[in-house]
Amino acid sequence: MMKFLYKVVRFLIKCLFCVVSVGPIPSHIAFVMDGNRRFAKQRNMKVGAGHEAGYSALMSMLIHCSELGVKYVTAYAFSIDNFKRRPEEVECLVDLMTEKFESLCREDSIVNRFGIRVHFSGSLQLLSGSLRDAAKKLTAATVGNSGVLLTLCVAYTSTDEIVRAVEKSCEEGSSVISLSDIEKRMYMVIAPDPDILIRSSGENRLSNFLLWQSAGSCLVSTSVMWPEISFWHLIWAVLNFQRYQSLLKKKKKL
Ligand SMILES: CC(C)=CCC/C(C)=C/CC/C(C)=C/COP(=O)(O)OP(=O)(O)O
Repeated sequence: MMKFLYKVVRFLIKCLFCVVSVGPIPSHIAFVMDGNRRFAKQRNMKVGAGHEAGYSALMSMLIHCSELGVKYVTAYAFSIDNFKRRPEEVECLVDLMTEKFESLCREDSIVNRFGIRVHFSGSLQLLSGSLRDAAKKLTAATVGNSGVLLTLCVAYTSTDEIVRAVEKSCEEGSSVISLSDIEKRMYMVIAPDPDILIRSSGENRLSNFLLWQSAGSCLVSTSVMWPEISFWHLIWAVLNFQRYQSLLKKKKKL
């Protein structure tokens, strides 16, 4: 019975996506996954359970994005500032990421079933050897997939990304540095700039995420905590993007 209901819901979601697809579909959606700890606190759960629920929400969003025809998904999984959290929480997040990256390498994992390629952005040298190895293994295990490109920002901040790109430009001998010199040395060179940036938990800040790349992005803030995000929020964000696109078109005609 549950399986049947699940299939009906998935069918209805796909029908909704078909309706939304009458308008332009964003090529790249970026997520700031905020509110895992508050989600856990509201339910008297451990912080780790909140992050685990956050991971499940990310996987659901990935499937929805893939079915909607989005080509690039980027998620802020761990910022450089997150190293300042309590050591127990940092350890819990590092262990969760290591375990999930390893399990995603399996042939029957969500990323392999949906043909998702995984890429990492950030100063990975700041990570422990085992997490770095798991990230490398996952990149290698999905390199042949041709569906959505999922970029996981780990040990990432935007200002760090910009400083490193400028440093590299100088080291590589550019005396006058142009925009393209910097852009081609950014971690995010792998994807076009995001069309939509979604942040959960009602916050409107960018928190040092894709500052360079989000100059023209449509910003969408949802009030739910990240683990509660659903396809409705995705549809709402895409409708906002479509309205923004049609306003841009009208402006160009004036
Ligand atoms: C394998 C993989 C990609 C795992 C990802 C797990 C995940 C969703 C990580 C996000 C971690 C994080 C710092 C969330 C922000 O919410 P918060 O902790 O700041 O919560 P708060 O805003 O309620 O304090």
